[in-house]
Amino acid sequence: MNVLIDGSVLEGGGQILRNSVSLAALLGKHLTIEKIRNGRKPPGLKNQHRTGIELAAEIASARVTGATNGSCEIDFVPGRIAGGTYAADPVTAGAATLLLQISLPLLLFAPSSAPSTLTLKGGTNATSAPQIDYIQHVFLPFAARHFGLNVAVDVRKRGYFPKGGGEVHVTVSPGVDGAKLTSASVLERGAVTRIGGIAHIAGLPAHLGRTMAESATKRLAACGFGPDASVPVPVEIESKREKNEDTVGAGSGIVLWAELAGGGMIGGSAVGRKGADAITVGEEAANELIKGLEAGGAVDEWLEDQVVILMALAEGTSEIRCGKDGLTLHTKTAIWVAEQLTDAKFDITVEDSGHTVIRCKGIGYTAPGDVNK
Ligand SMILES: Nc1ncnc2c1ncn2[C@@H]1O[C@H](COP(=O)(O)OP(=O)(O)OP(=O)(O)O)[C@@H](O)[C@H]1O
Repeated sequence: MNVLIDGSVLEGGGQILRNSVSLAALLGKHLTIEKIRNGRKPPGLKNQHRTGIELAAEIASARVTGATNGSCEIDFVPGRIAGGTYAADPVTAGAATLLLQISLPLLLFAPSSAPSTLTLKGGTNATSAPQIDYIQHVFLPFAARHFGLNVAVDVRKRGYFPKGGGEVHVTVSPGVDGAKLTSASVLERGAVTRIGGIAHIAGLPAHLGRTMAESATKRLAACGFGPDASVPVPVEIESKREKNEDTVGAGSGIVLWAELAGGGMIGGSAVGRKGADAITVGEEAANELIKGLEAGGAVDEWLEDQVVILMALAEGTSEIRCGKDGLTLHTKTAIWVAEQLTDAKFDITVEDSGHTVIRCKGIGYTAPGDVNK
């Protein structure tokens, strides 16, 4: 019997699709998704979503119908997952990081002891998606530390809106002999031990990168975070201009991250665009980081939804302290999807302090036997 997912539920965006396809592929479940991206205008698949489904289908030897641009319904019948060398290209500036979001869970459990490699093209630093630097410096360090992921990312070319053309190489080492993801326990926030960052720029003058970094540093200091501020913490924001041959179009952006003594991570970012000067972009990223720190959780609002699928797959009970702003709609949606497709049990508690703790008894997913042995 197939699992039917209503893509209009809660957030009603692309994440429902990515999480359901990943879980269906891992669990070998025949999946039908209807009303895809009903919460977006226009609804249906865009390049990025279609390319992600095609990539997942290739990795999982799936039979797919309905995966065309604009389609609001797909049928996904997974076969056997195989590790290996894969590539995906949305051709547009569609986010390469969202191609990673759909394919990473599959490759983590590929039944092979050899690492898999992914070459993902498209936008590396787009809006409404994690920037690749966020994946490198926030999501992956957190996922490695708490869930045991072993993934390396190499940004070969940056791709910005509207041209795209970025290229990212990802190496995913699956757990040895069917190893499971470990459960995460991140209940204490602890002090901020360091703030790091990268201001990236391509096809534009290098001083704009330095301006973004300086403006973010100033804003953080004004809000009490810096070597001489009321919260004494090192702030190290690198400014990096890509070589002209390493980029297709022009663009810029900044990603900041705060490392927390309790093992948590808080990110804040902004993407450069017409009409926003470098000072404003730097300040926007700093403001987002400060907002995340003030919420008082061990994860920021984005990491919160991105780790839900890992909590569902991990062995044992994960518990993660989130901020005081309540769970995001993306997080509630990710939990809903995980509950539809797996037997993971979630429990959400709002503490007296106002913080929300997500607890999840994961299914302890394990890869099928190594076909190469
Ligand atoms: N600024 C950001 N920093 C880090 N992650 C982000 C940021 N903005 C969005 N994300 C992440 O990107 C994902 C976006 O999911 P969403 O459902 O909105 O998907 P989408 O494919 O962009 O679709 P749609 O076009 O339907 O919105 C979420 O996992 C969210 O956490």
